[in-house]
Amino acid sequence: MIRIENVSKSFTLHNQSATEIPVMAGASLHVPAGECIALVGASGSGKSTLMRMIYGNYLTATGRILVDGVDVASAEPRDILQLRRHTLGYVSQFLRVVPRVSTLDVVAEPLMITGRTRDAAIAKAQSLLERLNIPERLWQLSPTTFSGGEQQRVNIARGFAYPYPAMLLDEPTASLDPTNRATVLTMIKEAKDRGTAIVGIFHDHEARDQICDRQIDVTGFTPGLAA
Ligand SMILES: Nc1ncnc2c1ncn2[C@@H]1O[C@H](COP(=O)(O)OP(=O)(O)OP(=O)(O)O)[C@@H](O)[C@H]1O
Repeated sequence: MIRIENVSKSFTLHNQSATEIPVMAGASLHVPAGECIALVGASGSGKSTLMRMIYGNYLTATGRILVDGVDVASAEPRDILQLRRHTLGYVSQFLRVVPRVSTLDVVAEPLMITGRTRDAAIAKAQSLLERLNIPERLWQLSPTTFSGGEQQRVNIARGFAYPYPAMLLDEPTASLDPTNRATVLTMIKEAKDRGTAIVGIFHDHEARDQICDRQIDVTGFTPGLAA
């Protein structure tokens, strides 16, 4: 479902005499349907950079990043947007809050833009918010003023509303209390069971060991460090 072939990347520091910093070389990995892999490696080894390349936020210098057959490294922006709607979900650490949009609508949106009726999308959003212990009195409010942990749970509800075949998870259990953390781990397990291929960064090692089938040490893709 997610296949990375010989990917490399460097950053150009335009404000520093266009200095080129190579950050990745020869990155290759395959995540079949139903498998969860954890990206590991020291701080600065390139875990977030690889995730952003898979999502199409960062350009890739060489190689291919295939998600359900679409090469994100060379796809047109409109094809990447289509992929993000129907195939590739991304739960980042932080909710990007749109002012004045209710929590229910924030969570229901991925379902509405993929053709579910509003009633069906809202019903699913309600069940997710309930499951993640967001009090009902908050559902009609914008999550702008919510606590960090509440925002993260809204973000997770939104990320899991649509059954994406592939997902990227960036520290999905950071700042959660034990009860909600357990719920999120169950949700990840359910996604795997229905065949979702998952790539994640988990600084929560217990969660990582519980949920991931394999670890990929990104240090192996760091230029100059790779064996
Ligand atoms: N936008 C950018 N411009 C220039 N350099 C960048 C940029 N983003 C990342 N880098 C560099 O790329 C390297 C990899 O960074 P990245 O954030 O992917 O590491 P990481 O493994 O996710 O680290 P951490 O565990 O600390 O989050 C670092 O040396 C970083 O300085």
